[in-house]
Amino acid sequence: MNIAILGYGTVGSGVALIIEQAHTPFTKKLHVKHILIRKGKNKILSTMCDDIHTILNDKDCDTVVETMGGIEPAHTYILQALKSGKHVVTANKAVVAKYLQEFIECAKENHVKFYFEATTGGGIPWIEGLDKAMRIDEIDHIYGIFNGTSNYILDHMERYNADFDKILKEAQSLGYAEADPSADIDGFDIRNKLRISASLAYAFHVPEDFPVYGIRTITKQDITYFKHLGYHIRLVAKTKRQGNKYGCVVEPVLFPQNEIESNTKNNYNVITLHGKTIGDLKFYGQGAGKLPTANAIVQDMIDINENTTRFETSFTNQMHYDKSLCLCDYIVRTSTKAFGAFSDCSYTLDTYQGCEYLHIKKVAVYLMHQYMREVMKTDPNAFMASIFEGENDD
Ligand SMILES: NC(=O)C1=CN([C@@H]2O[C@H](COP(=O)(O)OP(=O)(O)OC[C@H]3O[C@@H](n4cnc5c(N)ncnc54)[C@H](OP(=O)(O)O)[C@@H]3O)[C@@H](O)[C@H]2O)C=CC1
Ligand SMILES: N[C@@H](CC=O)C(=O)O
Repeated sequence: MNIAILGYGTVGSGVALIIEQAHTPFTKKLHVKHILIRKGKNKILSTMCDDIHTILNDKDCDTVVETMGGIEPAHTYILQALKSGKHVVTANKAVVAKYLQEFIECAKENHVKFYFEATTGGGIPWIEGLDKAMRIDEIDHIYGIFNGTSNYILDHMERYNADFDKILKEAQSLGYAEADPSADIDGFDIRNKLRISASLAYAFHVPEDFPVYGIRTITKQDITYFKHLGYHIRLVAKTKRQGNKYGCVVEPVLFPQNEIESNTKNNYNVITLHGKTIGDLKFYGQGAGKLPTANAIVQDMIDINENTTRFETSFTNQMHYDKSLCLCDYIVRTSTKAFGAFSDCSYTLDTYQGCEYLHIKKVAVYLMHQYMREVMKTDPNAFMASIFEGENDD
């Protein structure tokens, strides 16, 4: 298999490194022929070029690996590669979340493969696991820690009392964070991953307009308070389905000590699906980083090269977003002057080291996010987290 890598950053260079260093019967068949870099950049390797047409016009190059990130030109290059009869493998969740259906349909029309395991859960074979689960079960529930950077931050704040900004810089230097790390902190990266997962599970391209709340305003004191209550906090994406109705949300969630999520450390992710016959099934591993992500890309290429059969997604369902489907208990830290936003809710008040925390009983997730948008106008440092609802199977 002759490969072109578009974008030679953290992940792209990891792909080249694995192919160069892993001498298995499978990796030996992979050969990096081109590496696309930006115009004007130094071509330090003989394989480097700065014109996509060098790759598109090369009939001997059969697979394109897209690791540039962003929407354009990634979207255009992926379509051009598929239409030129090349398989495409990508780690770019932003572009896949937006154009998943178009890419899959274009690949089918051109009799090539479009694989994107690395987009969701880094090195975890999650997409493959989800596809496999769907051969038997309808998936009615997915939730998980899908972002390595936010997990690294929360875990290090919990275990080492680390400063948010300092630990974010560390996550960036380890190659975990997005080019703009606000995607990791504000929940947009995890939203993309949930969109991809839910779209596959529901055979329907899920739009992005569901509630998203990140971890930007969490404080060390919040973490101490949650610990005092017996909880660990994680940034979570979840989706639930009932018939042709579904709900999706991204928000910080409080897990009791004994849950796997509470013990998911550093850049690790854990993703759970629920199906009727399999029950809860968990996928655990490094969710970000050069080699784990590159590993997922190389696995995709091996599957293409070895002609391994995969589940074929088609977007045949008509699903409807039901904003009332998800209900949760919440804990909110805000100032007294913002309490009015919750006047329709049933809540109790707790004070901890001078901060006021509202414990809010069963409220629709979309309403809670609406209330918080109001609260943040007067108290931009407020924070909220929902409380884990428990496993599906007792
Ligand atoms: N890092 C991780 O752990 C993971 C990343 N991903 C995804 O993988 C993708 C790559 O991420 P990552 O490697 O971390 O990012 P990097 O920023 O490290 O790498 C991207 C590379 O692509 C280059 N590039 C961008 N645009 C172009 C272009 N138009 N032409 C040629 N080269 C270009 C960049 O060059 P320059 O530096 O000059 O901008 C850079 O070298 C992203 O979509 C990311 O979301 C997915 C899972 C995990
Ligand atoms: N920035 C992402 C990278 C992997 O998808 C993350 O931290 O999870």
